[in-house]
Formats: sequence, structure tokens, C-alpha cells
Amino acid sequence: MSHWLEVKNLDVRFQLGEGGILRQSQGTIHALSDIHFALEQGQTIGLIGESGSGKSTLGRAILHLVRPSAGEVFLNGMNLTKLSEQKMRPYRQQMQMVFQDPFDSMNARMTVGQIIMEPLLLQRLGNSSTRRHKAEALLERMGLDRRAMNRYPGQYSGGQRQRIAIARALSTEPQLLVLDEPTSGLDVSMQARILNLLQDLQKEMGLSYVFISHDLGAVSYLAQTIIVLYLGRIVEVAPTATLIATPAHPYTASLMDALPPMVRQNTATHLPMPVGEPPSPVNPPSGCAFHTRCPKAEARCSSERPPLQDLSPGHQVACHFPLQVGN
Ligand SMILES: Nc1ncnc2c1ncn2[C@@H]1O[C@H](COP(=O)(O)OP(=O)(O)OP(=O)(O)O)[C@@H](O)[C@H]1O
Repeated sequence: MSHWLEVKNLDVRFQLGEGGILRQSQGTIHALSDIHFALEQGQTIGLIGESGSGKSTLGRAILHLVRPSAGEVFLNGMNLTKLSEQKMRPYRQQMQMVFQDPFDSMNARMTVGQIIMEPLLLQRLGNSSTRRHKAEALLERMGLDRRAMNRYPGQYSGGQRQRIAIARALSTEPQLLVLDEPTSGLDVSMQARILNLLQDLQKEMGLSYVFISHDLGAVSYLAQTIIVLYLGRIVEVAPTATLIATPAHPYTASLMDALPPMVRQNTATHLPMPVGEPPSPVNPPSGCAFHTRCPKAEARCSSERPPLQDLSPGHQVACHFPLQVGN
């Protein structure tokens, strides 16, 4: 049986020194290696990991905004990685992205109405009257006044701008939203309101979410399954409750340190946050890439990369010495 969204053995490499901001550097960034997972309709998968672990690159690769160097992305059984830009167009309509701090991704000189209607114009969907009606209805659903249509994003707060960004993403009636840190930078009460709004929209519209965050608390609120990434590789994947209660990878257990105490009290295992910055993805450490920061590392970890292996149904870990409950 095919899954609704399926990512198979995905690798993304960036070559340095071929132009762009990193022109001075040489080498290959191993942004993602051997990523695989499936997502069903109406479900949420969470991607967590420190800065540079490859979360945004994975979101962008799913949406065909980054070309993988290997592997495939299937939507409803269709291999998107094989499609030309023209054949990809109807699938673009079905998949949209919401970014952190939407102000950066919004043209401050466009009105809110123009911003929400822009994807419809780009996809040549509807006429000016239907586009306007749709934008007004979406604004109302987001709890914003229709008068916002003629105002500018700079006139709104961070939380309101995030609602505008969600309305924009929903304008093409997508089935999948890649939410890239949608609540970062917002205060705690606004974060909770945006998470509740996303949850309601998911139920109403049967949306599927890929929820990207470094905040395990926010991810665990929406996601049924969580993938933990470290230097571009999956180190652990599990149903949310299992991951929180029994993290098996020492890196996952260290992320528990950042959870709010109420959530963390259900956690059997947690370790202190790893010291220092993650190593460079240009020359990732040999063996298990986490061994240089792992409090549990042994000699084998620096020479042999641990495969992702099953612990229980839906729970996999890439560690030679996975933590046991109570460790
Ligand atoms: N266009 C690009 N060109 C070169 N390197 C890139 C490019 N995009 C991402 N990278 C590199 O790929 C790696 C993964 O980056 P990515 O942004 O996916 O991580 P992330 O987990 O989303 O981090 P953050 O939480 O900071 O957004 C990083 O080392 C980053 O510098």
C-alpha cells in the first residue's frame, strides 16, 4: 500500500565554492543523508534538531524547492522528483510553506490582500473577484478584519502576521503545509494561539503538516510522530508519546532538557544539553556523528556508523548503545 506522502532515501548536498554567499569556501555540505519517512493525510510529522541539522532543507526538498542529489519524494504515489517544473505546477498548488517570521518573506510594499492573493495569481487560479472573496474569507477565518485587505503587513503584530502567512499558504487550498518554525519569535501565549489555530484548521480541512522546529514542546503538541535529526541524519523516530517518555538516543534525551517541566515530568530519561556547537556538515565526524558530544560514547561509536534499527513498532534509533528506560 502506498503512503500519501513518502520520502525515500533522500540525500541533499550543497557544493561550496560554486557561487553564492559561500563562494570563498570549498567542499560539500552533507545537508541530508538517507532520509526516509511516510505521512498520511490529516496527520502531522514533526522534525526537530539543532540549527543546521537539515530541517528546513528537508521541508524545501519535499516541496521541490531544493533538488535532492539522490532519493525520491512521492505524493499520492506520484514521484515528484522525476517531474519537470511544468508538470510540477498542479502539485505546487497542493503543497505550501509557512516560514518563521513571515515579515521576512512578505513584501512590505504589498497590501495584506495582495499578499494572500499572490499564490492564486502565480498559479493562475480564479478571477480577480473570486480571488478577492477567497482572501477576505480566509482573513475572517484567521480572526482578522476584512479591512486588513488594504493595509500593510507592517501595521500588524508578529502573531497577526503569522495568521496572514497561514491565510496566504491556504489560498490555493493545499493538502500539505510545511510549517517552518511557525511559532518561533512569538510570545508564549501567542505561540499557543497559533498552535490551536493550526490544530483547528487541520481538523476542518484534513490538512497534513510537516512541522519543523527546534522546540520539542511545540512539536509534541501537534505531531503524532517525531523525527530527530542530527547533522542531516535521522537519529531517532517514534510516536510522540513514546519519544517523550522513552527517548532512546542520547541526543534526543538531551533535547528533553529544554521541555517545559509539566511535559518533562513524564520523561523517564533526560540528559544535559550537549556542550558546544554541532560539528561542521562539510566534514562530519566518522562513525556516529554525535559521538564527539555524546556523554555515553564508547570506542565503537567513532568508527562505526550505527544503522537505524527497530526498538518497538514505529520506534527506531541509530545508536550502538540506546538508552534503556531509567538510564
Ligand atoms: N542553499 C544552501 N547552500 C549551501 N548550504 C546550505 C544551503 N541551505 C542550507 N545549507 C546548509 O545545510 C545545512 C542544513 O541547513 P538547514 O537550514 O536545513 O538546517 P536547519 O536545521 O533548518 O537549521 P535552522 O534551524 O538554523 O533553520 C546547514 O549546514 C546549512 O548551512
